[in-house]
Amino acid sequence: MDQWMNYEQFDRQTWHSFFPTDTVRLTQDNLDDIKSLNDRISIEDVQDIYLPLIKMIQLKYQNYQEWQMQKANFLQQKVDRIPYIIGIAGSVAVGKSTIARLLSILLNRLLPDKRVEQMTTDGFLYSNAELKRQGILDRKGFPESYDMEKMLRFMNDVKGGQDVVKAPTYSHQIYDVVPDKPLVIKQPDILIVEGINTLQLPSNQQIYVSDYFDCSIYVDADPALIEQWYLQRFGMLLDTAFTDPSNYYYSYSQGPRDEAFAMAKRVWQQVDLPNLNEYILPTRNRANFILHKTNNHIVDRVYLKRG
Ligand SMILES: Nc1ncnc2c1ncn2[C@@H]1O[C@H](COP(=O)(O)OP(=O)(O)O)[C@@H](O)[C@H]1O
Ligand SMILES: CC(C)(COP(=O)(O)O)[C@@H](O)C(=O)NCCC(=O)O
Repeated sequence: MDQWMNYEQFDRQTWHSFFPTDTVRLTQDNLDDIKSLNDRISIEDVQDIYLPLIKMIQLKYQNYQEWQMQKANFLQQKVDRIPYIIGIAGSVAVGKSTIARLLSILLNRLLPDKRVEQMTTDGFLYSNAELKRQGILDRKGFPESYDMEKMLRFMNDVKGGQDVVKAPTYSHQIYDVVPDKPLVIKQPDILIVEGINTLQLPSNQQIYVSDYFDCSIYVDADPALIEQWYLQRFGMLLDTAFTDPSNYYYSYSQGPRDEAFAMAKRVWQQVDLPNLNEYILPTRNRANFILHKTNNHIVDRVYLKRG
C-alpha cells in the first residue's frame, strides 16, 4: 500500500509560494534570535519552509480557539484558556528541539500577544540509576525507558487548564534526568512538546500522549544523514565537556578522539538506529505534517495529512 496515500506532498517551491517571503518580514531581533539558537540554520529555510508552516499552524490555532468558544457557549460554561499543544516527533538528533525553538520564535513573531512555551519529553525518562536497576540502561530512549504514566498525568494537567504544571528536565551534558530543576509551565497559550516518543502508543495505557495534541509534526530524514548529525552533536558535546569533569563526556574528551567517535557510532548503530526503525519511524504517519530533511538539515519536501 502507498504509505503516502494519506498525505498531500509539496516541494519547496510550491510550499513557499503559499506564503511568500514578503508576507511577514522577520525583524533583525528575530534573525538574531534564530542565529543565536543555531548559527547554521538556513534563513532561506526559515522563509521557504518554516514561515508557511507556522502560518498553517496559526490557521489551525484560530480554528481551535473558535471551537473552544463555540463549545463553551453550547455547554453554557465559561471559556477557559486551554493550551493549544503542538507535538514534534522524530529520531534522536534529527533536529526536533531546534525546530521547537525555531517555531516558538516564529509563533512569537506572528502572535506577539500569546505565551508560547516549549519542552522535551526527555525529562520523563527514568533516571540512569533506575534504568540500571531495571537492567535497561542500554534501552535508553526505547518505550520502556520512559515513565509514561507520569507523562500522561502531565499532559492531562496541562490540558485540564491547571495554572502551574511542572515537568521534569533532562541534560545531555550529564546524560541523565535533572532531579531538582523542573520546568515550570504557567498557563501558556501554546505549548510545544518535542520528543522521540510523542506519537507512540503506550502498550499498557488506554490514553495516548498524542490524544492531547492539537497539531503534530514528524521530522524525517535518511538515517545515514541523521547518524552524521548525531556524530556532529556528539563532537560538540565532547568540545564542551573538555574542561568540565562533571560532564558525562569528560572522560571521552580526554582520550583519543577517534576512539570516542567509534564509541558514539556504536551507540547510534546499536541503540538509536534500532529505536528509530522499530519504534519511532512507525509513528510517522500519525503526524499532521511531515518535514523531510536532506543534507545540512535543508527541508526539501513537506507532507500535509489530508482531511
Ligand atoms: N536546521 C538546522 N541547521 C543546522 N543544524 C541543525 C539544524 N537543526 C538541528 N541542527 C543540529 O543537529 C543536531 C541535532 O539537533 P537537535 O535539535 O539537538 O536534535 P533532537 O532534538 O532531535 O535530538 C544538533 O547538533 C543541532 O545543532
Ligand atoms: C535522551 C535521548 C533518548 C533523547 O534524544 P534527543 O531526541 O533529545 O536527541 C537520546 O539522546 C539518548 O540518550 N539515547 C540513548 C543512546 C545514546 O546515548 O544516544
